[in-house]
Amino acid sequence: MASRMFIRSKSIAFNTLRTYSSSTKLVDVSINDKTGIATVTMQRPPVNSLNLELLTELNGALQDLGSKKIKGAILTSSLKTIFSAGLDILEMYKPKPERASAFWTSLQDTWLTLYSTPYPTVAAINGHSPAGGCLLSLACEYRIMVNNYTIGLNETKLGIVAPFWFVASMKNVISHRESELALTSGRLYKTDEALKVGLIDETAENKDDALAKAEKFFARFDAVNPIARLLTKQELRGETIKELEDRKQEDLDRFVGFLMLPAVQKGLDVYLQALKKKQ
Ligand SMILES: CCCCCCCCCCC/C=C/C(=O)SCCNC(=O)CCNC(=O)[C@H](O)C(C)(C)COP(=O)(O)OP(=O)(O)OC[C@H]1O[C@@H](n2cnc3c(N)ncnc32)[C@H](O)[C@@H]1OP(=O)(O)O
Repeated sequence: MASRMFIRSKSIAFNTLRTYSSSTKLVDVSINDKTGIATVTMQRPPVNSLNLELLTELNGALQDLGSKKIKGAILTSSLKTIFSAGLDILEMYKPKPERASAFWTSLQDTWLTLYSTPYPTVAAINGHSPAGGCLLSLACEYRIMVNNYTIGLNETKLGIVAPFWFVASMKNVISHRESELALTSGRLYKTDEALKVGLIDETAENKDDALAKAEKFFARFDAVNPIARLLTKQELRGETIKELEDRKQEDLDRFVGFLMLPAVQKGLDVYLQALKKKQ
């Protein structure tokens, strides 16, 4: 029965593991035919920073999964210590306006896709997850994070401002008060601190442990009507989704306009230099 549920690529038709697999340069997708769970792996070394190409491939992969009957999808990273370093700062530093527009639109679209998937989603956060990395995790339905890493919306530390839908993503998960304290100070939480405030749902010893725990999360829905589950998700997330859909152009204009400010470019310059000096 399970084997009929998934489309397999020709190249793996004789694979005894009966696993769907599709890999682009920056995103790998595999579906375990036995469990029905898809694993979407970001693979852009050294830090999985989210540039236009990675976001475009990620959005495409998440959309493709919508047409397959999967039990759920796990978003994770191929890197040993980093889930995602967030937006690629080089996309924002001295940008060409057309590239900056395409980049921001791809981020908006990826978030909209991930926030509204018909299938359940888990972020298996197997490394640091600042800013845009945190945003992707927040768009999933459940977050499991490996111990001793950091997560949060630290935009103010870069002299930039988290847009309203980043803030809403946070406020839909942790309290308004905690969001205010965290966002204004650009706080990055350690794994155990993130658990305490509810920013993540579970901790894990390592990536394998996180993946095993994700499987258990999906099992919660075994006895739940999938349509009822999806309609409930839409009810809970619909308002936030609609707000970005309605204000997409305004949000894009603000982003591009913001990047053109000399003070913002100066802030990014200082931050980039500090990152490089770290070594
Ligand atoms: C009024 C309202 C108006 C609203 C307008 C909108 C405003 C704009 C909103 C934009 C929102 C932005 C969201 C973001 O995601 S910004 C990115 C934030 N990310 C970070 O702060 C993370 C920075 N990186 C790190 O802290 C560390 O690199 C990390 C802990 C992730 C890993 O540490 P590690 O020691 O393992 O690795 P290195 O630091 O040595 O890094 C290796 C190389 O990678 C480069 N790097 C790191 N992060 C980034 C990045 N995000 N983008 C680009 N490049 C990155 C780093 O410089 C090293 O490069 P080199 O090898 O060349 O030195």
